[in-house]
Amino acid sequence: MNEFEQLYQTVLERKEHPEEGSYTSYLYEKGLEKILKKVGEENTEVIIAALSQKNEDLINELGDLFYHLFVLMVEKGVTLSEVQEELARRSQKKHNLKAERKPITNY
Ligand SMILES: N=c1c2ncn([C@@H]3O[C@H](COP(=O)(O)OP(=O)(O)OP(=O)(O)O)[C@@H](O)[C@H]3O)c2ncn1[C@@H]1O[C@H](COP(=O)(O)O)[C@@H](O)[C@H]1O
Repeated sequence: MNEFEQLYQTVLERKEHPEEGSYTSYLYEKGLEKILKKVGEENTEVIIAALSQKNEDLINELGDLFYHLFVLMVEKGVTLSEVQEELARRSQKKHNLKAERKPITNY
């Protein structure tokens, strides 16, 4: 099991078995809106870190974002395998850049 799978598993276990003092359990208890708020915040922090800080800070913020995304996935009943399958499906297709659109001449 790699670190991503391990983290997803931990976050899933917190959903099935809430624990005292667990931040993950606290997020589930607060509900979807709180989780979405955290995803939004962490997303913004990733952007700020990418623009203005060292890669060390960016890596730290990416860790926070992945964690909160996994909490969101568990809350919504989305598995890591489902996302992996979607990525595998996409990887079958290469050269995804859309050809330049024709200019609209007929208004
Ligand atoms: N990866 C993380 C992780 N990343 C960030 N955080 C927590 O996310 C919180 C975000 O901090 P903020 O300052 O943004 O938020 P806050 O002010 O503490 O609280 P709120 O704004 O959310 O109310 C901090 O308390 C961090 O500790 C995490 N908490 C848990 N994990 C993983 O989840 C596992 C289980 O943790 P528990 O559920 O706490 O046992 C851990 O072993 C880790 O692997």
